[in-house]
Amino acid sequence: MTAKIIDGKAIAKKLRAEYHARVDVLRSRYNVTPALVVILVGDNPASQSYVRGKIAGCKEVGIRSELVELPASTTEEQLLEHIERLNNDATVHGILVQLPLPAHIRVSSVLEKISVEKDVDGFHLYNMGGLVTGNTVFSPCTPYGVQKILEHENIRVEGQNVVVVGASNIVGKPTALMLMQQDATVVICHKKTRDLGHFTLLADILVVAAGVPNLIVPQIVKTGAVVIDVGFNRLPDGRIVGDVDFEGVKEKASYITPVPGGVGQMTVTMLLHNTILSAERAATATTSPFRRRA
Ligand SMILES: Nc1nc2c(c(=O)[nH]1)N[C@@H](CN(C=O)c1ccc(C(=O)N[C@@H](CCC(=O)O)C(=O)O)cc1)CN2
Repeated sequence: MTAKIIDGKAIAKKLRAEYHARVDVLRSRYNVTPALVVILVGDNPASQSYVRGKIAGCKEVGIRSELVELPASTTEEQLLEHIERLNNDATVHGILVQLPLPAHIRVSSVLEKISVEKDVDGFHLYNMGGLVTGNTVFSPCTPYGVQKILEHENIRVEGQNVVVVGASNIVGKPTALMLMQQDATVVICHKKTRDLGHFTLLADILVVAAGVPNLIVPQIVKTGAVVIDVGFNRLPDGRIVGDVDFEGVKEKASYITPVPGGVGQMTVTMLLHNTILSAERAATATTSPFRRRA
């Protein structure tokens, strides 16, 4: 069996065209232009590159974007003041603080400061908690991208055995909860899991977000499984690879996502989606989605 290679770039392109049309409607019907502010603290080259991708994505679909670049010496208090200002700015629909942050800044206090209605990354505790009950204001972008890929390929989730390898707060745990909401039977494996293959061989859908190149080899993949590689590793020679032995596993899986060109393309696309959704809510709602749900 040779897997169908899922083209994340093509799915992202199709979705972005749909999002552009939604931006046009917002502008013509409500005179509203969705706006995203991205805050980058420090000069991590990978973060700079991701932020550039986000700003370019905004431009592509007609979202107004602003980049706030702060030095690595910025204090937590100063960063919280920036967020407070943006929370109170009605022309801003989405606020994103690029991670990781310098070690002297507490990530949790920063993420909790962002207004839930503008938390387009979906990382606020309220949104994280909402994953358990199935009523988030915004879904986190990478897990949402995984869901969209499965939906686009008409891959059934309900009743399927899903194994998620990796238990991070921004990918593994939310992906598991979101697929559980779709009635999958979900197992989460992590770095302390003994005999990984025992679990992965059960997976109809295998989602891997561990940050370990070549962790998933064909011997531990069920024939015909759908393999979604969320891993993103930069090798010493500069190459980018996922967590899956792509060449080996593609001969055993029914579907597989490449790295790059798979899920990574969807992360920014879902951010664009969430920003537009936030602007649509602001333009049409009389009460905030947060208050309505609380
Ligand atoms: N505030 C946030 N910080 C971080 C997030 C996040 O979702 N919100 N996620 C990661 C990094 N990230 C976005 O910020 C990200 C990673 C990878 C890609 C991507 O498009 N990958 C491409 C390849 C890009 C390349 O060649 O360099 C792909 O896989 O095709 C987008 C976004 C940590 N921080």
